[in-house]
Amino acid sequence: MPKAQILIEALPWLTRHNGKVVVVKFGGNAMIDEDLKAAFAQDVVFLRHAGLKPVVVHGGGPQINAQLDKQGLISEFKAGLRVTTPEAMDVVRMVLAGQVQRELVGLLNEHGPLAVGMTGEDAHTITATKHSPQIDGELVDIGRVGEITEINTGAIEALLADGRIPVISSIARSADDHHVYNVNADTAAAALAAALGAETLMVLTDVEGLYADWPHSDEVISRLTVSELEKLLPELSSGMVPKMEGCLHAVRNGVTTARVIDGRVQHSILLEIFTDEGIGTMVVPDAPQGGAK
Ligand SMILES: Nc1ncnc2c1ncn2[C@@H]1O[C@H](COP(=O)(O)OP(=O)(O)O)[C@@H](O)[C@H]1O
Ligand SMILES: CC(=O)N[C@@H](CCC(=O)OP(=O)(O)O)C(=O)O
Repeated sequence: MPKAQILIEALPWLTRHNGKVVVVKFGGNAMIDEDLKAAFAQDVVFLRHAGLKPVVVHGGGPQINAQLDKQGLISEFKAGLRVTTPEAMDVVRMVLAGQVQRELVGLLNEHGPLAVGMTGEDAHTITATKHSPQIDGELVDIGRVGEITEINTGAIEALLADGRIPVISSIARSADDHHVYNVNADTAAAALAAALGAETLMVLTDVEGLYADWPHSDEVISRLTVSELEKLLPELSSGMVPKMEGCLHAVRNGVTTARVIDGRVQHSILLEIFTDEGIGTMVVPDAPQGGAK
């Protein structure tokens, strides 16, 4: 009976999410443990077989750092973004598209012919121009870091229609020259979720969710509206900035809920989608939308 109860608890969520696009961002920090990676692949395949349309967008910050170190190149972040020289861009592209994405595709495809890897360069999926962030009021040159100007969802939609699971690396084609741009993976996932009209954006990371008073307390904010989030944004730091900006962008542009969840908890995706006990932080639109979990 307990097993049947667990299955039946999922029924309303199965009904609600049937046929919906879910963009799952898998962060480099949650990707270090082999068991977690395998559980992540199981969850995504489970979503697919349960009638959802998962799209995976992956990061790989720690993996890029390791490769830059090996090649004796310096890793530096400004405004939360990697300063990307042309040499570093080659490494970013090689690690994301050639290593991390291949590994995820391999893990997913242990369950069947499902995953297809691509980068934002493919079929003009993500187009960007040079991004120069403002630091202390000054525009700063951080090299080949892109600001997304256009998303073309055609290739992803074709894969979804064919029953596949797209696995996308956060690299963009350039709108203004013949090179490519490095895009933060949270930002890319949010932009794709909005453009795809996804129901859910789920950002897996290495903390329980958004802490109300980080680093002083580990109290997690479980639910907040876009207006509440907007007020909070200037107080946020480091890795949480692109994540929460991404959640804001996604929900402002039609995604029903954006969630930041703990990628260190095995099967956190399933718990979040199919059980009554949502975990982590959920961002919802201002006007209550009946039924968002
Ligand atoms: N308010 C906050 N709540 C939670 N984490 C925060 C907060 N502010 C900053 N952080 C930091 O953000 C990190 C997550 O971002 P990041 O390291 O970029 O992860 P990922 O590799 O998953 O993208 C956390 O490990 C934590 O150190
Ligand atoms: C511009 C920029 O900073 N790009 C990121 C892309 C990878 C990423 O975002 O990885 P995580 O999700 O693991 O942090 C980088 O070079 O590290």
